[in-house]
Amino acid sequence: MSEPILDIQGLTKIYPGGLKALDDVDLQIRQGEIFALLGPNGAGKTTLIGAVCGLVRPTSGTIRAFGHDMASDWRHARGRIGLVPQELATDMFEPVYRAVAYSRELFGLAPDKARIEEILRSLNLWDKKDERIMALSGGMKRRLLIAKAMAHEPDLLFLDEPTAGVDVELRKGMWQLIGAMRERGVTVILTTHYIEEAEEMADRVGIISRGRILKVDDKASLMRQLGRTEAHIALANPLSALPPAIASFPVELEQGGTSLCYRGGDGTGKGKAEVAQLIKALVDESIDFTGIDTRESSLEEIFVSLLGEKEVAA
Ligand SMILES: Nc1ncnc2c1ncn2[C@@H]1O[C@H](COP(=O)(O)OP(=O)(O)OP(=O)(O)O)[C@@H](O)[C@H]1O
Repeated sequence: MSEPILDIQGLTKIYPGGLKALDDVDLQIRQGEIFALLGPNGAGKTTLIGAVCGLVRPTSGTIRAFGHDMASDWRHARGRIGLVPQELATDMFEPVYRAVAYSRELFGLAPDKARIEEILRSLNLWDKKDERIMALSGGMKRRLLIAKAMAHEPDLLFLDEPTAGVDVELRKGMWQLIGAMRERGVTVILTTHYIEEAEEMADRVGIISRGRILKVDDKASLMRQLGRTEAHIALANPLSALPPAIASFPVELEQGGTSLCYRGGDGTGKGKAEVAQLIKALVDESIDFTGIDTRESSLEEIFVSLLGEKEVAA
């Protein structure tokens, strides 16, 4: 594997007052990936992003970005990093175009009208370019945050809960946008409470809770290790015992013998194939059924089982 674009080792942050928001975090981010940092409220996601972006001073540990140590050589790397914060901290009277152009200039880049126009158009904000920020809708303000973070053409983009509190339509739009950034070669790290978002977007997922990274893995591999298929087959006539041809499957009779429940597979599709075989076996045995309900376990169940407690934010 080539050198990671971001290499975090032993990162700990203890806030004044003694709260340990990050506890010995190791994390390596690969060039070009979309990495989702998934965790409940207060897990330390924003603190982690803040530490990389120079907003939070680590208590201990090292952060290297693009091969530069962020403690001693911050300037080199900071210009290549973009941050989309959770909330706008900007002059609400400022017009949209000016706000984005200013974000670029802050990083010492020459003004580039064509580039700013391209960014605003890609975010559907071009026709709002002369509006004051205060006149934008919530969704537009979110897109403006992204425009501001893109203005200096970062190679590594942090999105801190990009879709928290936005409606389904807009969330899908955001996902498309993030996908488009990846196509341009931008490495994206996003934090989210939404398992669905990690499932939809990410190449890899890191699960964080109480300042500790519990697991980092390819999304597909997470599903393979922990995913399961569950199928409930409603039987036309109750069975008192499993016929031998059926008993070889990982099945149980439930609800007084009226429901045959399959639990198996490993998240690779093996479960679905086995359910198909089970159905054929039922037909061969002339066991009639009236309905089949199949589902794959979601990242949500994996998440909950890893946390081992019900602290997952809604
Ligand atoms: N400036 C600060 N001073 C003291 N404690 C802080 C400060 N900022 C954050 N914390 C605490 O550190 C912990 C981690 O907070 P952080 O904002 O990093 O979590 P998060 O995972 O981003 O949460 P959320 O999903 O709610 O945004 C929390 O307990 C929070 O209260």
